Amino acid sequence: MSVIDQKHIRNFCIIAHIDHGKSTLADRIIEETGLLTSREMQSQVLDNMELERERGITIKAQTVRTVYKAKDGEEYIFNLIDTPGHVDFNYEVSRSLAACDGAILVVDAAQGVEAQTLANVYLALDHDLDVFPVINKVDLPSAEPERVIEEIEDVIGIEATDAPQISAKTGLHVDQVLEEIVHKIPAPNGDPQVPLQALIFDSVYDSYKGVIVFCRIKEGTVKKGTKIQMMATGAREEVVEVGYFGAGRFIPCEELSAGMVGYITASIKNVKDARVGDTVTDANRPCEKPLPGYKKVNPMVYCGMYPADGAKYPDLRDALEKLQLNDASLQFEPETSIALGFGFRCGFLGLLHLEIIQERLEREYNLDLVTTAPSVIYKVHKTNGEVIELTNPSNLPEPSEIEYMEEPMVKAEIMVTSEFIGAIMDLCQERRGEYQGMEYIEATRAVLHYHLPLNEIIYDFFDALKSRSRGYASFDYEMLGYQQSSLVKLDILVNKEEVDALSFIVFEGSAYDRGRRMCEKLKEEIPRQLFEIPIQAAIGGKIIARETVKALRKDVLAKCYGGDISRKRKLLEKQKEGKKRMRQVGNVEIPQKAFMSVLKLDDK
Ligand SMILES: Nc1nc2c(ncn2[C@@H]2O[C@H](COP(=O)(O)OP(=O)(O)OP(=O)(O)O)[C@@H](O)[C@H]2O)c(=O)[nH]1
Repeated sequence: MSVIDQKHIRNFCIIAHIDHGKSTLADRIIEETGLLTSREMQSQVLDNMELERERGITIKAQTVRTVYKAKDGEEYIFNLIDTPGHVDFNYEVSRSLAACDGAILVVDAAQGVEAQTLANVYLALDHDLDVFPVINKVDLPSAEPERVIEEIEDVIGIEATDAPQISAKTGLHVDQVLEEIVHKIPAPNGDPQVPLQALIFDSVYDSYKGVIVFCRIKEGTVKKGTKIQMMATGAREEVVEVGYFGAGRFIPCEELSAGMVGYITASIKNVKDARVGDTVTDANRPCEKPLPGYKKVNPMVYCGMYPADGAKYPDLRDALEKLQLNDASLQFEPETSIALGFGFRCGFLGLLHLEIIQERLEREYNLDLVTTAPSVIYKVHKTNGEVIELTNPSNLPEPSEIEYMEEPMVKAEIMVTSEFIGAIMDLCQERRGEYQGMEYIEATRAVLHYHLPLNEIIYDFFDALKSRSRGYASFDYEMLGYQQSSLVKLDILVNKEEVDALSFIVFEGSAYDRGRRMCEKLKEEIPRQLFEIPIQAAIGGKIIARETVKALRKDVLAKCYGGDISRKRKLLEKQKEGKKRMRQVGNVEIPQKAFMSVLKLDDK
């Protein structure tokens, strides 16, 4: 197969606010384009494809190559690179963008520009991408394409008058988008003859092929047998196969050269060796310096994960190890809790990442988990000069050993219609936000700028924002750094015993209020037993709040008057079901939900 010339390649991504139709448009583009160029159809590529089909590899790749026959009669290769759409994965988004030459901006004709529309466009412009807008969902009765076009021009400042007005759902005018990709996204450049320089924008682990590295070749050429080196991690391997991903399968090809996007396999054992953002070069003929911007991503949110059934501890470890093969940003280390036994302290990029991993562990690995409330990383400056990064509240040193503490802050942008500005400012105030300013982007919409502690955001901030704006506010944030703050550890005692897994760090000023609400919440969650159970909140041994779970008088079966046996059995079954998710602490049983109570203190 001969090398495809750069003039006929387009590397791009689709950016959008959540739900504006990114995935639907991607599916349409794939549907309306072909798999192979006419030249490839005649070559041996097809045989290779058959092979792949038999092996049945079903990895969802982050990039898809399709072939489009344009109105000018030429065939173009489209490499559509997927970008994760959530702030948790900000760094991955930025690496995916760095692999593209242009971006399609999808804006919902009924919703208009939203916080992540702006954030994504700025990120794309930072990477020097050519961005062209597409107005989607024009089939909706509430669509206002003209207003949205004006908004894009006023707010973002990019030309939108001629933007295709499409419905990704019905397929209306998607053909215009295909032509715009050819004309508005620049062809790649780079020299296939110089030393190899390729950017890794994704990597996945496959038990058959090992690690599959997705990359954009910036300079040079790579083929089977090339000895490659990852510049940041230092890993070296010989290339086993190169190719691209099309129509749901891997299609091997002879070589990948400057301007192309594709995959490399090289019997790499762990995705940690091929990290997103790293540069691949030729070990025998290395490039001078790596591509800019490699950054090791660090978890921002930690929580404890324990098997509901203590005997499943080894299963949980195996499952975490397997997930980590595909997800280098997941971290975990063993920890023990007096209340929960053996488990792991796990680190995540954010709450969404945590939820995804938790769900996968439960669904794919069939594990029942008890998860403790998430915590951010606090910096504890000790009196002896030592600084520790605290990921587990239970490990907080004695107050006498602490000089001061720092907590992570974020820079948030909240976009909201004017009628809700007051309500949202109140919310930010309650969450210790520092007001930075506001600007109107239209007569009725504004962007609020705040600095907020990360720890106030991980607790249901998003839900509170939506409910206080009736769904009209949208939100985006990035890390700002650390700031000194008065923080204390709030301990919870159940039946006079401290439950380490329920401790959390809280701002001193909110400690009393949080402690009281936590006790109230736990009172609802902990089932009555045959004796009275006091629930107390304490700071440094001093009790600040108390509630009591009253003793149970009758047992569950008492209601059944001895008669209906099937009803009796049902009740017992129900009790058993409930038991699985319980944790025995001293002589009190605490349900799994209680460990997450701290996250739900604000919903009233
Ligand atoms: N009426 C209408 N609905 C659409 C159109 N395009 C997408 N949708 C719907 O909008 C919803 C969101 O579409 P997605 O394609 O999943 O949006 P997305 O931007 O990929 O969302 P995330 O994956 O959450 O980032 C889905 O229910 C789609 O069916 C359209 O042109 N018209």
